[in-house]
Amino acid sequence: MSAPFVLAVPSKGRLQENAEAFFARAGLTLSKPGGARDYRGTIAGLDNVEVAYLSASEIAANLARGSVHFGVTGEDLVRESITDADKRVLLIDGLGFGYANVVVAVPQAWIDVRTMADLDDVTTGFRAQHNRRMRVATKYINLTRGFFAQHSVVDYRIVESAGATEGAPAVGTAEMIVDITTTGATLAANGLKVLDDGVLLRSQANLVASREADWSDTARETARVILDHIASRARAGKYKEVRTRFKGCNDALLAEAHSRFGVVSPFGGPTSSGMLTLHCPPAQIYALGSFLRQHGADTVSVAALDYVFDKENPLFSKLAAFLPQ
Ligand SMILES: Nc1ncnc2c1ncn2[C@@H]1O[C@H](COP(=O)(O)OP(=O)(O)OP(=O)(O)O)[C@@H](O)[C@H]1O
Ligand SMILES: O=P(O)(O)OC[C@H]1O[C@H](OP(=O)(O)OP(=O)(O)O)[C@H](O)[C@@H]1O
Ligand SMILES: [Mg+2]
Repeated sequence: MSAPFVLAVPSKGRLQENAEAFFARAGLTLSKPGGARDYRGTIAGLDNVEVAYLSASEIAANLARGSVHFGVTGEDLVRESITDADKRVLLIDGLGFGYANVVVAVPQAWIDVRTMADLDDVTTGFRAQHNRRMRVATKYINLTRGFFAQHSVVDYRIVESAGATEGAPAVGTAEMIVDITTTGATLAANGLKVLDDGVLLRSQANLVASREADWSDTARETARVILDHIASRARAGKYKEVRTRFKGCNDALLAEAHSRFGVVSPFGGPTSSGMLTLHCPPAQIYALGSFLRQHGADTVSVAALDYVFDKENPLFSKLAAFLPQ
């Protein structure tokens, strides 16, 4: 038996349900043979895969260490907790959930402070006046240091905060914060505002690969199969299938459909009997249907696609280029 391929999936919180639903849509069914409280799982049909249920922050740490091959976690955690992240892990793809921004927020009462340049002025003034530095409460220590340095803000001090960060200015343990926000409700409830140029990172859940993991040939093959599922689902989601049959259909018409509606013809031009199958972006479906009817089609049918398997798998190509040879 070769060592298992380990896929780490969030065990709780807002990312958990979305991650499971994401794999299910790609045709990968995760299950916990030991019951809901088991932290090890399997994927139906992929015998050498072990699913490790961990918290989003532990997943980032395990990816850095190479103790899991793939993991689903927030880009914020990857960028914060992994030094030289781009060398050690690969963000294979954004998964379309877990959207949140890491932001610099200050009290709304600071009406003259709108930008990082304004913040530079007030932090310098504060230090000169009070002989101490302004405090920033955050758990994003590395992201904060990098971003403040980019904006040449130097007169500040970080106060590490593990939770309830938005409350820090009101209770007097910091003057401002760097934290994650989605709706902005927590910031507003705490009388804070985001600086106009104060977004450090636009984050979402990502499928991430670890460079340090044990990439045996079997592990690479398993990765290819997993990414094949995901890529075929992603490709299917970008298009609807359009079918029609009519006489006047020719290459010129196809070329026009391609340039006007972003249509692709995966199976080539019309068959000898004039049947034509196209893939069309959902937003252009009605326009394409009208165009085809104007050119002689009587009927145009449109159907959703579940999977589109292509010879090329862009996700696996990206991974193969990243892993050691
Ligand atoms: N509104 C949001 N607030 C916080 N995190 C969010 C939000 N939306 C998406 N996320 C993502 O979820 C991640 C946090 O997930 P969660 O709180 O479930 O796990 P965790 O931080 O590892 O757990 P714990 O806080 O118990 O250590 C964030 O790092 C971010 O990537
Ligand atoms: O902009 P909003 O939509 O208001 O969301 C942002 C808040 O949500 C998260 O806290 P959560 O309640 O998940 O607790 P946690 O800090 O323990 O993760 C995050 O830490 C923010 O405080
Ligand atoms: Mg959390």
